[in-house]
Amino acid sequence: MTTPNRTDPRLELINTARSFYQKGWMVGTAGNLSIRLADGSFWITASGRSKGELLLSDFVCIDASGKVQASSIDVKPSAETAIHQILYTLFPEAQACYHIHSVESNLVTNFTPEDDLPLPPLEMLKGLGVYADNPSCVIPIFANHLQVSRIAAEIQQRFTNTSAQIPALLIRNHGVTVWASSPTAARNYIEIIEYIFRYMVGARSLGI
Ligand SMILES: CSCCC(=O)C(=O)COP(=O)(O)O
Ligand SMILES: [Zn+2]
Repeated sequence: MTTPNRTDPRLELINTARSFYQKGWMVGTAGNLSIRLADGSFWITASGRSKGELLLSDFVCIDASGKVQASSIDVKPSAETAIHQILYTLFPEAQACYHIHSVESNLVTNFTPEDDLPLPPLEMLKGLGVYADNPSCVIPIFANHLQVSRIAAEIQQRFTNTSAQIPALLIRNHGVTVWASSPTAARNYIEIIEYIFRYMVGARSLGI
C-alpha cells in the first residue's frame, strides 16, 4: 500500500480525474492524466483504470529516458503514454498533460475534414493565452490511428514544423489533450476548451 503524503503529486491528479469523471469527460476508463517531476520523470495514470476512483497505486512512473519504472505487474502505463512523452519533449515548459473524452470534443472533430479546426473568437480564448481583437485561432486535429505511436509521430511532425497557437490538440472521434506549466493550469485549459466546444456544438444546433 503506497502511503501518501500531502505533497504527493498524484493526489491532485486523483482529485482532478474524479472531477472530470463526474462531468462525464472520463467515463468508462477514458482519458489519462500525467504530471512531470523535477527530475524529468512523470507519473501517468495506469491503463484501463476507472478515473472516478483512482488510487495512488493506479499510477506508473516513467523516467526521463522513457523507461517504465518498476511497478506491480498488473499495473501498465496508459496506452497513450507516447502522446504525453512527445508533448513533454516538444514543450519543455510543460509540467502536466491531460487527455479526456468528452462528447463535445468528439463532435467538433466532425465539423471539418481538415486537420485544423477554427475556434470562435470568444473571450474564453484568453484563458488559453490568446489575447487579440477578433482572435483567429485554430486547434489541430490528428487522425485517430489504432497505433498510438503513429499519432505521437504525427504530433511531433506537426509541432516541429508549426508552432501551437494554443496548448491543446484534438484526436478525431477520440478526445482532446492539453499541456500546461502546472496541473492547475492544465485543469483550467481542459475546462476552457470544453466550454468552447460546448459553445460550438450549441451554436451549430441553433444554426449560428
Ligand atoms: C475506453 S478508453 C480507450 C483508450 C483511450 O483512448 C484512453 O484515453 C484511455 O486509455 P488508458 O490506456 O490511458 O486507460
Ligand atoms: Zn483516449
